[in-house]
Amino acid sequence: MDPLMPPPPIRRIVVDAPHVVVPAPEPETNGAVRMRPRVTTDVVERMRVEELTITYGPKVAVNGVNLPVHQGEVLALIGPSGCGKTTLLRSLNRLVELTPGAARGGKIVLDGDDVDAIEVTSLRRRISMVFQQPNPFPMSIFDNVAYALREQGSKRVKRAELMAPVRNALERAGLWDEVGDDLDRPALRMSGGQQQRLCIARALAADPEVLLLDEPCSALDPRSTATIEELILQLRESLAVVIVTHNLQQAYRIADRVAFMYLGELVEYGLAEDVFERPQHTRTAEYVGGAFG
Ligand SMILES: Nc1ncnc2c1ncn2[C@@H]1O[C@H](COP(=O)(O)OP(=O)(O)OP(=O)(O)O)[C@@H](O)[C@H]1O
Repeated sequence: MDPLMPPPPIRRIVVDAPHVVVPAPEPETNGAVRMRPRVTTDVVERMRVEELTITYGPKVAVNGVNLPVHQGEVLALIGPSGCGKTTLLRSLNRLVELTPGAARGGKIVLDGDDVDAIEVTSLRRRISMVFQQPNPFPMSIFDNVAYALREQGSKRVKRAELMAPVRNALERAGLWDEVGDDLDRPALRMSGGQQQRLCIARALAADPEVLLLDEPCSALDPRSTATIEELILQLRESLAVVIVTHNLQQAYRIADRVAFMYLGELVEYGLAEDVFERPQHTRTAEYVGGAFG
């Protein structure tokens, strides 16, 4: 049996009105096992969005969202297609501004500072992003990771001097043991899972405070997905991680907190166990129960 997908237990869930107990729809998530549940005691807020609204012309993609992002935790943004997850994620490091017609209202705060007051290149170093499709540069493994360091002002630095930080990033991404003796190999010759971990290493080379992951496993096989999920859990110790995922089992396995969005609005936010097992809103219960996708 696939250890990632044991059969779902039978359960019942309670929705909005406490006296109403409805049978759960076929659960999407209950088969998954929480990989490393965390009991969060001291919470340090790394980021916060306040009354965040993002529009594309007349289209309101994100509508008045308030949400904290905590250090040392994985926050999963979940919700049906088109509910605004990616838009919200891309707003955190101001990438969304690159989309023609996009406009933002509300405030985004990183370590107490309004992100609008932070120089954008430096902001994107502090808040790195990894995308759905692995997108290594067509250069060697070494140069992919060194790229971020060279961009940071080490352009003329010799390879030997970059070796330590490159190695550190590859180790943090769980790749060093696999590629450490072959750093000149073209990155595009790596497997898909390795390429995605290389992209994570590249993101980590800039030593970010927040790591944004937009469906990072959707192009990967189950084994590579499991490797990256374990990696995310290790990384959260030193970072804040925000992940967009369609895969509810994945969110259940790795998220500390979950934000469920629907039609641009934040419907429910809380500890992953609560959102999945004791949702407060009918819409959340339906979604995590697999009634719609
Ligand atoms: N560049 C754009 N121009 C116009 N509308 C857009 C643009 N990008 C996204 N949208 C719209 O904004 C809304 C939110 O999109 P977004 O991609 O953030 O949702 P999502 O929840 O990430 O969806 P998915 O899970 O399918 O990736 C959708 O209605 C989408 O069609």
